[in-house]
Amino acid sequence: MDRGILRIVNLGVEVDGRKILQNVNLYIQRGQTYALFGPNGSGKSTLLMAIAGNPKYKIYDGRIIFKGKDITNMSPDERVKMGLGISYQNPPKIPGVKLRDLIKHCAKLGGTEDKIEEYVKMLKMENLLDRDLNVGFSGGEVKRSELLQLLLMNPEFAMLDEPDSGVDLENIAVIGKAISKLLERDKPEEERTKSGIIITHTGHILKYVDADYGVIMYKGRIACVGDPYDILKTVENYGYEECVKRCLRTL
Ligand SMILES: Nc1ncnc2c1ncn2[C@@H]1O[C@H](COP(=O)(O)OP(=O)(O)OP(=O)(O)O)[C@@H](O)[C@H]1O
Repeated sequence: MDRGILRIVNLGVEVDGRKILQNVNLYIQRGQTYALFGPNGSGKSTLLMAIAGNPKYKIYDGRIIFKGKDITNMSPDERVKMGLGISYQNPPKIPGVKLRDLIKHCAKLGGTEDKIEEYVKMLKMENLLDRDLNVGFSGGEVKRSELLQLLLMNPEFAMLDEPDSGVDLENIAVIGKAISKLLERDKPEEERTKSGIIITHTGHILKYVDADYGVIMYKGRIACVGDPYDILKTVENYGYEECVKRCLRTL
């Protein structure tokens, strides 16, 4: 049985007339979690934005297939309804919108109204609920707020853009456990219904979320797919360029 949930075929993406991604191919099966690595500016966030359907990220080539359906030209709302969810690296500050009201809306979309209290407690968000969204939030608080919204939206395919950057060691454990829950990492692969992509520079989050595969984005292309922990070690020891060379040699 084909367990494919997301298939990206020859994808090319441009932003403000500049080609950022070329010929990106990726096939992710239901139940799998991918770690996405790559140097600054290599196109990682661009890929997630294109999958989410942000209109600023124009697809000039290729297709995105989600759950067997071509979503290349679908609106972001339609994609969310189909089960795609994203947590942003730098979400906007929205004065006048209370986190409490936003998460109620997320829970309604995800059918998780009965989980609000549990997740708020798990992510230690009690004191932030009556604050304006992201206004004056610390870096770590922004990450926990993004994750809370995503958990409540309960997407089948979750995309997390650097959930561990700027987060203290204690809170990385909190965030890691929440992501593991979101991606059902405690279940055997064949029983999982959730899948996702996590962008990480340091790999700290992978101590708590055992990703199945690692992918390197390099100069706007997917340059390597392999064991995420091996990739991290090679990058740490030899840098991205050498890691990509070694990976291409073994293909
Ligand atoms: N509006 C824009 N106009 C021109 N170039 C842009 C625009 N937005 C993004 N870019 C460029 O696209 C490239 C890819 O950016 P992207 O944010 O996808 O990289 P990234 O791999 O996520 O980087 P980081 O690790 O630093 O977050 C960068 O060189 C960036 O400067």
